[in-house]
Amino acid sequence: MFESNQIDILLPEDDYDNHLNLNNKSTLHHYKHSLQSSSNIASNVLLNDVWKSNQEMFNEKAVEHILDSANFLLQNADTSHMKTWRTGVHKFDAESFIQHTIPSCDKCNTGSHVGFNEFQRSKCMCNLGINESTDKDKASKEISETKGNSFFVKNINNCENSSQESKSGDEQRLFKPKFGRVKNVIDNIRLKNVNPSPKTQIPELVDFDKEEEENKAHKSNVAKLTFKTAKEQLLASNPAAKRTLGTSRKAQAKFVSPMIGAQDKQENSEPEITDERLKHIDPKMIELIESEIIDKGTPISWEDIAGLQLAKSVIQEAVVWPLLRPDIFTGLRRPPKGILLFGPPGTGKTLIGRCVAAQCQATFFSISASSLTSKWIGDGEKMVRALFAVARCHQPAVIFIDEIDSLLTQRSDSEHEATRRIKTEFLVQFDGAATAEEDRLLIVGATNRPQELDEAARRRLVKRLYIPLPDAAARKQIISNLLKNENNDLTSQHVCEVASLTEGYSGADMKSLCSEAAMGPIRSVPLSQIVSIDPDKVRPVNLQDFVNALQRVRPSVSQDDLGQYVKWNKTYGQGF
Ligand SMILES: Nc1ncnc2c1ncn2[C@@H]1O[C@H](COP(=O)(O)OP(=O)(O)OP(=O)(O)O)[C@@H](O)[C@H]1O
Repeated sequence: MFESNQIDILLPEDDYDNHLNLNNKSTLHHYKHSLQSSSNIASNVLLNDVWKSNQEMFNEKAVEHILDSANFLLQNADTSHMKTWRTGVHKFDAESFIQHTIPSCDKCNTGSHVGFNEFQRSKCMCNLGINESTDKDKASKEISETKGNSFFVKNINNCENSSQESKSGDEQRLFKPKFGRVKNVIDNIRLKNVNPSPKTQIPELVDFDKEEEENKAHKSNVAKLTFKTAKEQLLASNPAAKRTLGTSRKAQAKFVSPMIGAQDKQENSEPEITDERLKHIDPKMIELIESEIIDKGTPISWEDIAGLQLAKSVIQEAVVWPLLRPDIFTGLRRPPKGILLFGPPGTGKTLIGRCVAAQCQATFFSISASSLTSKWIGDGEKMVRALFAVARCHQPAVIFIDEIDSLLTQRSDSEHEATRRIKTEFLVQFDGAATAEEDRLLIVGATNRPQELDEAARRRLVKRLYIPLPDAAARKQIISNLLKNENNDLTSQHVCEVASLTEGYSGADMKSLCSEAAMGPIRSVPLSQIVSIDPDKVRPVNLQDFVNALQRVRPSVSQDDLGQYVKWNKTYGQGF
């Protein structure tokens, strides 16, 4: 409820009526103009609010006047504890306000009908009911003739004069209702006929244009304070993001997600680098190496590798023992930094690499050289550096580089600059690896095209071991190993038979043959039962399945290729 006694606070006691009327006149005058302005939404809203809440009590003209009074109060009231002007007006208690203003009218205060009731009944033309739509001079004259109201005419004229003084030319001032605090000093409009009590401060009339400008400025300040851009909001909620957002991020710098809390997550998930040797290595590369390049597969034993007895014994002697007992294998017995496994594809070179790592209880790093030049193009050089750095931290370590020929190929004019740089970096790292006595690092290179390796690679990969196609005994072992976990009715005779039929097959070919043969029992199941058949009802793999499979799986290595390996082995290999 708007405090009806507020007027007592605002106005000096002696000039209570005069002052109120003067203000009413002034606000009414401006308010009428303001209503003509379609843009003055505030005025219309104000009107509607008060009209709706008071329409049952008053006729339209009375409400108009109430509005003026309301506006006056709103501008001069202390609004510090009011929520909004709209709710303030809506709650405005017009009746009690009128009760305060009526005592000044002789007409409304005479006889038995006193105050508000009389005002309603007679539609009195006192200060509450003045008809402003009539000509102002006429109205003033009429009112001046009304007994007991001469003070009001005088005040109207004063107000008009004052208003005009404040206007520039004929420009009409539009009143725009709004909240405002009590104006202590407004110079534009002055009350000339009011003698303020020394005790009380007289609120002066408001310069509406000036107030509006102030209001606009205030609103824009409020908007500036409350509105935040997405960036500002992010920085407010995640101050840590400020380090990278909006600043120039260097190419080397880490990406920082703008998502709230993402950075903390990112920082937490980043591996903590404790080893000095990794300080200059990109943490992301370290993470990549540890997740993708370190082979964490099941350990391989020598028995898992069929055949290849000579190669296995050389590796055992030259590499495994020295890695297990570096204290014995010193000086001349010091192991080579690198070995090369060459031979046709699918003969178990990778198996040997994994087996060496397992036997030495070493960390097995497995990377394809072609991925260095293609997958990490542009980063290959850094990857090589990071790989060796991480391997040094995980000693004993075996770095297995498949397709090493694509990295250490013979130099040519058509060689790509990036590839050349990776190669150089690799050789630098290779030479730097295992230089210290205590270093236990082994590089195992594998290739199907040893003839393409350049001299620098050959010289560094001291032990060059030919990994040939499996012989009959090795093929038999591969078949037996692979059928171990399959339901089959093959006798050892059958296995020997299959082994003899697979001359020229690589270890990988043998695996494909066994997989194909294992499909035989499934293919014999009627299609209608394939979905529902009990696994125990599927018949075992038999010799005929292998005979059928031999029709489909052919050896992948040609005799010509084999001849090249043999030749290169005689020239550069161990010679066995
Ligand atoms: N000597 C072997 N003993 C047992 N299994 C073998 C042997 N050689 C090959 N295999 C089988 O063939 C698969 C492929 O072998 P591996 O990857 O080691 O060959 P690779 O020589 O490294 O081939 P590539 O040169 O194509 O990389 C192995 O997983 C294994 O099942």
